[in-house]
Amino acid sequence: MRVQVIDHPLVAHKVSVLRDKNTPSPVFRQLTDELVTLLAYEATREVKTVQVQIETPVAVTTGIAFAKPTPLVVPILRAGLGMLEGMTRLVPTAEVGFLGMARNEETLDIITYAERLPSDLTGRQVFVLDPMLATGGTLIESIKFLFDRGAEDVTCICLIAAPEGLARLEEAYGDNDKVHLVLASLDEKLDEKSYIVPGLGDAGDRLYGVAH
Ligand SMILES: O=P(O)(O)OC[C@H]1O[C@H](OP(=O)(O)OP(=O)(O)O)[C@H](O)[C@@H]1O
Ligand SMILES: O=c1cc[nH]c(=O)[nH]1
Ligand SMILES: [Mg+2]
Repeated sequence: MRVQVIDHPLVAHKVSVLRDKNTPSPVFRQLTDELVTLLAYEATREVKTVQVQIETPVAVTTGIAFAKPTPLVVPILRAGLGMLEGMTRLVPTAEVGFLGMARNEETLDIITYAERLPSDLTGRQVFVLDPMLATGGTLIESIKFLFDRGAEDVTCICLIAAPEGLARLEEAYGDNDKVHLVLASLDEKLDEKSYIVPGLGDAGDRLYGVAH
């Protein structure tokens, strides 16, 4: 597994504003969208392409197009939805599949309450979007789901991760070079409720309002 923490002042600045508890939902949504576009720049570096011939007003030259089958983008509902538009803006030919997962805040078990994905992902490059990697339970479950369907490789774009979750992911996929993780920040730790410290609170609630 490859892990990249994007060290860039534009990323760090946007994450700082996201963390601020006084940042209202509309600004939080806008920053989430902008951050995805910055992280996607690295996350898509190995997206498969083919050469195509194009004609400029001056000459014939060679360009590239995304290869087929097209990449699949999978936002993990709810919070991952806030990252979807930023990603599809950059990869407009991508298809989108949905996984709805929620962490039971008492037991930390993962409940999969929605799934709308192609049944066969053979040969597909998949980009998973979820702002938070806390205990790692959600991401491990999602990656397993996608490989079980035949995905060729899985790149996860997360905004903030905890070292505990990253360690669990390493345990599960450490020697799998088909898993790639791109982060804006690797934080200090989890608190007693398994929230990321300093983190930004509940990403889904901050994007869309308190669920319960
Ligand atoms: O690494 P984990 O410990 O599994 O936690 C991370 C998950 O928690 C959040 O979702 P949540 O369950 O709050 O659902 P929501 O997006 O609907 O708020 C977050 O968006 C991740 O999916
Ligand atoms: O800090 C956390 C942990 C899990 N889910 C979130 O949204 N935030
Ligand atoms: Mg939540």
